[in-house]
Amino acid sequence: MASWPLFSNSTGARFFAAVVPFLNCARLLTYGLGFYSDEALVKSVTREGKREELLRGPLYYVIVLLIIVLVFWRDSPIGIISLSMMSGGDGFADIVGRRFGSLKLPFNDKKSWVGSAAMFISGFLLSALMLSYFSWLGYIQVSWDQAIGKLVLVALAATAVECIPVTDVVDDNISVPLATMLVAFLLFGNTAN
Ligand SMILES: C/C(=C\COP(=O)(O)O)CCC[C@H](C)CCC[C@H](C)CCCC(C)C
Ligand SMILES: Nc1ccn([C@@H]2O[C@H](COP(=O)(O)OP(=O)(O)O)[C@@H](O)[C@H]2O)c(=O)n1
Repeated sequence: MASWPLFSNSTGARFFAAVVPFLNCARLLTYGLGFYSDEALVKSVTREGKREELLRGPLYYVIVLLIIVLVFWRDSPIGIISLSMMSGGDGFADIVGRRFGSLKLPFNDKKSWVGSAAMFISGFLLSALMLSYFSWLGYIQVSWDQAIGKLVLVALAATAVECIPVTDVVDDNISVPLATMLVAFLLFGNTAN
């Protein structure tokens, strides 16, 4: 996301930026379906070392990234916030929760209070940072007197979705960005005011 300003202002720039996520989709499908093998890839992005895992979390992650680049790109807060919540929020929830998450949530013994707090704080901070970044470069306009409160609500919604026990039904690499897109659209529309 931070590299998006490096692309030109042409209408096709987003498609050029989508090349890397697209190629990674193809890579994950190729190796996940077993057409070829890449033990290093499997070891680096899976938990149990099974190639089939490539077709779940990692593939959903890269598909969501591809969609965000193509649909929202750098001139909409919705994609910026959604990607921040998925990469920063959900990512830190995992890292912090695994290490410090001894006190589990009463309704989901696979998630913890600390992990959810990490999700909220890191998702909010990264979203604010990236909105500042793209605002500073002139891609979006942000009215911070309203945006902060809206970002708190978006982060709360993303955190709530991440901690509910639906991972067995829908991966949080899908549910978190989708929920974020909906709430960010309702609160920000396609501008960041
Ligand atoms: C490990 C990943 C997701 C797992 O999520 P979860 O199940 O733990 O919630 C991410 C998989 C990443 C993928 C293999 C490679 C993605 C590369 C990306 C499209 C572009 C990276 C550009 C680079 C930083 C220059
Ligand atoms: N809200 C959260 C999220 C994750 N975690 C911890 O992080 C681990 C991975 O969480 P996850 O299954 O949501 O992982 P991702 O697929 O989101 O990366 C969980 O098994 C918990 O140990 C947590 O404690 N609290």
